Amino acid sequence: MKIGRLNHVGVATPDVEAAAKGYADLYGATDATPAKAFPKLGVKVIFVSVPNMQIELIEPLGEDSPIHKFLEKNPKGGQHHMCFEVPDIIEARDAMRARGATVLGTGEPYIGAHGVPVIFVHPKDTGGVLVELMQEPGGGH
Ligand SMILES: CC[C@@H](C(=O)O)C(=O)SCCNC(=O)CCNC(=O)[C@H](O)C(C)(C)COP(=O)(O)OP(=O)(O)OC[C@H]1O[C@@H](n2cnc3c(N)ncnc32)[C@H](O)[C@@H]1OP(=O)(O)O
Ligand SMILES: [Co+2]
Repeated sequence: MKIGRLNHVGVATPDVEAAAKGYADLYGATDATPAKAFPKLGVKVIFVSVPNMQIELIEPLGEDSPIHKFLEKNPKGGQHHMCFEVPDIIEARDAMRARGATVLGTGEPYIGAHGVPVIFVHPKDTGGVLVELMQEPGGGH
């Protein structure tokens, strides 16, 4: 298993609308998606597109959100994760484990913001950077 293209960089922020306005005003990134809540994942998200990938602006929904704790440590927000595409998420999950990485949670992939299955790999395995692996659209067996 080899990772594919960078799909998005996740950026935690206390206010996704304000963050999207910042990317529009400062960098001319005016094609932000409408904010969408994912209650089961504990996040509200806006995507801002750049030519070769997306920036995923993430705001916590509730105190159980994985973003809540991150913002307690980084109140103004910050870079939260990188997401790479993989052809098959189960194959990727099993390869991560076989190579000694820590797949977060139960390891059971769940549907992410792009409507395809995702898993997360612990930041300690990649120099302190949280990695999301996402099955490429149309991928899987
Ligand atoms: C919209 C859906 C989806 C998509 O489709 O794109 C998303 O992207 S949702 C994004 C939010 N979801 C997740 O992050 C899920 C996976 N995350 C987790 O399971 C946890 O957040 C975590 C990474 C395991 C951390 O949780 P926890 O152990 O409870 O937090 P601590 O604060 O105790 O941290 C332990 C340790 O890890 C460091 N840490 C925490 N978060 C990050 C991070 N984003 N990047 C780098 N390092 C991180 C934290 O600093 C602690 O380090 P030490 O102090 O050195 O122990
Ligand atoms: Co993500």
